[in-house]
Amino acid sequence: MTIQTTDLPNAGSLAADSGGPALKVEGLWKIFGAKADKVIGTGDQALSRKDLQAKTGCVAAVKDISFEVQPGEVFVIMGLSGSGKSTLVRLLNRLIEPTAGSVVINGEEITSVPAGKLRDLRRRHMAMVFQHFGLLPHRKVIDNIAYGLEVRGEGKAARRQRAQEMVDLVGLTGYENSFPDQLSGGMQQRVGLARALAVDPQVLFFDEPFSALDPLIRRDMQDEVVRLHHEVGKTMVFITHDLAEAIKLGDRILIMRDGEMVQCGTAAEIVAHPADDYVRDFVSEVPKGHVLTLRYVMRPVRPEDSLDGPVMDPDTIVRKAARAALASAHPVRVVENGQVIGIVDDEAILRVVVAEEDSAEGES
Ligand SMILES: Nc1ncnc2c1ncn2[C@@H]1O[C@H](COP(=O)(O)OP(=O)(O)OP(=O)(O)O)[C@@H](O)[C@H]1O
Repeated sequence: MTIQTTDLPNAGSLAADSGGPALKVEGLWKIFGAKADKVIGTGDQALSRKDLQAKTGCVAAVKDISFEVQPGEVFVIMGLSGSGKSTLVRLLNRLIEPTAGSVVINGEEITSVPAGKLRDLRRRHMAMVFQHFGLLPHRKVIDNIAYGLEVRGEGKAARRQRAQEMVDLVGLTGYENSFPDQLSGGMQQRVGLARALAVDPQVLFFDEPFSALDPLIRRDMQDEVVRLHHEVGKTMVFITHDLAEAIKLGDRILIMRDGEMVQCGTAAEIVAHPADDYVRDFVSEVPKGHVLTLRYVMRPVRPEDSLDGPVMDPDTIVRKAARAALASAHPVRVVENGQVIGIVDDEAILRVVVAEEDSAEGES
């Protein structure tokens, strides 16, 4: 099923139309503390979080973060506890005020709009899925899902119909009239997902939505997000402390530490070229063959290379290429836009696969 964005009044009235990024963040800061507004513009802004706190009593939860998210992208913000993820996501929908910087969602400067307009933007163009579900306990599933539509004044018949579509979309058909406490954690989070999708937001924010779930349910829910993203193609900003979750879901991943952005890129970029020892440590146990693409293992073409090997796209995952590559007597030609841009020989494939097995042995 495809969600019809045109079914809803005002759907798309912002700027799916704007043609630019879905989300643009520039120089965003959040400093907590009595003297928070006296840090930026002084030498203190360059201090580490620890030193700033020792000197001024202020905590720089988010420090000078900039990035863009393209329409339809799943963008994951990842970091350990205390790295500033929750503060950052709250700045993005302005649940808290930034100390400095700007957030633009589909062309609207969120950081400076007046309160009434902000409320309207939140109701129509953003939705959030929380770790602790945030469902209304005395409302049935269907009424929880319809809640956002009710708040923005849509008629009963239209919101019922939309809520039922969302119930079906997230696989809760038959549970419309249950109450949240009659559902398992995974099912409650499906209600949370359906509620967020019901308002047809331009950007969906997820704040560690699956952290409270058992590992198996968590994996199901990650699959569910992948599936829903395929179906509805929404721009998603997903917060997690779990690298495996980040890799599974994210088109790109932003890694935070102590409020700062350490690296931002695709999983393959991050695994292939970790920005520093902190990231290297993080990615050391990632199964590289499942993440790296041929682009990161190919070498330049040499005149003596055979041109009889299989042709593959540079974004092919090494694991997926391995069987065909190793079965061929000739090395793989990596072709982009009709041009051979590199060669992948057996050694390159084996280096990745063997490194992966070594790291798996190291774990056990
Ligand atoms: N209201 C606040 N007042 C003072 N300090 C705060 C406040 N909120 C967050 N902090 C501090 O800002 C830093 C970043 O916190 P934040 O909750 O954003 O991190 P996080 O990565 O989301 O961590 P977690 O996963 O544990 O929630 C921490 O040092 C935290 O103590």
